[in-house]
Amino acid sequence: MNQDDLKKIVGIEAVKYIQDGMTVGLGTGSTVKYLVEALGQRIKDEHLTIIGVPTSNRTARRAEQLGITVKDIDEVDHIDLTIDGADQIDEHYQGIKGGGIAHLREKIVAINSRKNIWIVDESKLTKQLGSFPLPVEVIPYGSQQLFKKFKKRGYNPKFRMDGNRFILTHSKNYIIDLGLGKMGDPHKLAKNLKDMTGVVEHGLFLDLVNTIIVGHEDGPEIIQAR
Ligand SMILES: O=C[C@H](O)[C@H](O)[C@H](O)COP(=O)(O)O
Repeated sequence: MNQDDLKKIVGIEAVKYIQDGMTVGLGTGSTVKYLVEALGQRIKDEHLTIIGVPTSNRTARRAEQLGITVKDIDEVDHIDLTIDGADQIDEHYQGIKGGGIAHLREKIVAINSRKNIWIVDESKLTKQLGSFPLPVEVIPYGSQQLFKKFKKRGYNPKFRMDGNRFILTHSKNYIIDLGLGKMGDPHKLAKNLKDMTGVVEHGLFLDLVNTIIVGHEDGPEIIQAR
């Protein structure tokens, strides 16, 4: 089994948590892709009434192609459940997201959801966060100054580039990835980053996830985080 098979296993498992009539936050990425496909299939087979709230244009497009009704977050009254991927999850079930530059919308959808489920293959689990670069979305104006401040603090920053062009997020901001190695206390780092003017949102998702579905060779593992 390869990594993609494990992603498929958890995508298919997670769709079982969706019930008729729900408004569901749909995350972004190569794992969520399988969830969206499985949801499209269930809606077709079981004639379910589901509203999807996508966290990226990519997910919105795919969901619409599969016949899922899609609404913007500000068009719905509430979100029952959000299912999303993650880049890294530590032993306290804190996570890094934003590898696919969608973490700002993902976080807004997550904090407005009654429940959050993460779906990951087993390679995403780690003792301590930090070996995966931490994405930070920043306002373009003054971003070189912010970059220098990150450097001074030893965060080992790197702009996310496509050749010599800055990659732009949905909100037309830049991403600076922090190569932290070992992160220490993620709550402290999250606060430090939030306090810096020009930072829009970082990819630390703390105390947010309720259930984690982990893909292993022998099937999905369900972890109740909180
Ligand atoms: O910005 C992207 C998101 O945070 C994704 O959920 C995360 O990068 C995991 O994506 P994947 O399932 O492709 O590893």
